[in-house]
Amino acid sequence: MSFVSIEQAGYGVPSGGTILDRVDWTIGEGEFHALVGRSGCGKTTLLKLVAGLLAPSTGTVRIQGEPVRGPGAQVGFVFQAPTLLEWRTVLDNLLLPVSLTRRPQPADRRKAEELLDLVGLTGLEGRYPSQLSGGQQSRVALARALVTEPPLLLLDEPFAALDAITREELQNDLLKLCVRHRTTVLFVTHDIAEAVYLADRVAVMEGGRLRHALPVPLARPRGRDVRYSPRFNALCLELRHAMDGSQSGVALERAS
Ligand SMILES: Nc1ncnc2c1ncn2[C@@H]1O[C@H](COP(=O)(O)OP(=O)(O)OP(=O)(O)O)[C@@H](O)[C@H]1O
Repeated sequence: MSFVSIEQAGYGVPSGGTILDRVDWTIGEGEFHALVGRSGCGKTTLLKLVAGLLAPSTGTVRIQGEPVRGPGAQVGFVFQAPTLLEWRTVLDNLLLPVSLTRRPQPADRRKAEELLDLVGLTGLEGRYPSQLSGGQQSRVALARALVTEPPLLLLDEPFAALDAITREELQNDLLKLCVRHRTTVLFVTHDIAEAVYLADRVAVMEGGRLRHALPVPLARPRGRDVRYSPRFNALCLELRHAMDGSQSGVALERAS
């Protein structure tokens, strides 16, 4: 059974505009899917339907077979600009998803510290967000999204506006964390290379419709040099062609 199943999902706004149009998409358990497309094509809106932050106007979104009726505990989010609570320390920010439902226990604290270690922030537990760099704040947001070990993670350009090296480090952190927890991921990005590096499958959205889905046949774990391999570059080029609608040398699988 698919972990996420999007069936003929549409979303319109009261003014009459169609933002999403009959989107069909399935994501298997533990799979990492990326969604690319030009600005304004509907990527964030689709993510919000899966998150339960918006209800589809038509069609259905299911998680583990159940229709999504609102934000659920099984979903973790990271959005473009990390939204950390300024008046709470890094550790308390990490424990926030836990403290919304119950008093954090020593085991939760250990878990949070382990995640901070994984994202390279050990020693900064007592700092406040304003005392962190943008990249460090993104790391905290990523660790926080995983503290309750949600089986599904939705990421909307979480590494936008970071320098290339920090971005690569965070991509590797993310892959490490997701493999460890066997997390199912839907990752929105503008960056074609980022999508190819991270995902098992990349979907291309255009004008509110899913146009193509491209499997990424690169071995895991991704080696450091994979980004410079001819295969990697060929996949990026193929996606680039899919995004601008020009002919691709390799047949793309239709998505919907
Ligand atoms: N509440 C709304 N009312 C009217 N139009 C909206 C609303 N929300 C989004 N839109 C429009 O829907 C379209 C898709 O928006 P969305 O944020 O999903 O795009 P996106 O692909 O994520 O864009 P970007 O890559 O720039 O973040 C845009 O044209 C946007 O202006």
